[in-house]
Amino acid sequence: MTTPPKAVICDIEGTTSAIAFVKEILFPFAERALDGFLRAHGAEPAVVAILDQVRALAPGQDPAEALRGWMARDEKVTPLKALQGMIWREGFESGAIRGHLWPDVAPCLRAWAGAGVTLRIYSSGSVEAQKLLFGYSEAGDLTPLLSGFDDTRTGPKREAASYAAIARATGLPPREILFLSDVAEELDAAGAAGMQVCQLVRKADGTVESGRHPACATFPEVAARFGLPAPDEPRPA
Ligand SMILES: CSCCC(=O)C(=O)COP(=O)(O)O
Ligand SMILES: [Mg+2]
Repeated sequence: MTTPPKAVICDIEGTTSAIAFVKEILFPFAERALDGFLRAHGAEPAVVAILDQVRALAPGQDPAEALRGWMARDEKVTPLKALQGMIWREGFESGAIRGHLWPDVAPCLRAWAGAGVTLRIYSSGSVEAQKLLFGYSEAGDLTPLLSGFDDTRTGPKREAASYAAIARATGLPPREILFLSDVAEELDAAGAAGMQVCQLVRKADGTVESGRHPACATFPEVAARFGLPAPDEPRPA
């Protein structure tokens, strides 16, 4: 018999947020702004360090071309993700982009955090980008609800060791942590580390249910299935 989780770790793309938002808004924004960003900021130490990482991973290639290739193939390469986060900052801070969240997400995050459940994010998007998405989300600034953020610098999302590291950071045994993702291989890895897992199968994203894990279509379904608090019902006027 499993106990209700004391912590919930959320993936972003396909779980809290639409795949179309990432692919049709965020990625094209970064691609359009890449050359201008490198011209304006290419000599800054943080950007120089990222470009050095790009050169190390794509020796002999022009770094901008390597970045474009990774973007085109949606490769979750750490220096690309770090640079995208820096580029998106301007879009979020200017109001050109707002972080998409499925409407069922924010009410549950509020209810869970309000009941003392620890909430964290684990995404291939950089920690900087995660904070922007939740800080400038369609549901307002949700960062005060979140206790921690992890990206591929913690480790690859399909390796159990990454989830073991996140459990250590959370200070809870893995069995008291629930990981939510749309990607079955990520859930396999979290399950191998001892976490409870649930696949988000969002119809609008076209996610295919793996059959290997419990599956839910929305966060309130997750709450009902795993014994987490349900969001407040809207009060009649
Ligand atoms: C603001 S997070 C941007 C999303 C992103 O870049 C990405 O690669 C999403 O991957 P996920 O691990 O959340 O599925
Ligand atoms: Mg995902």
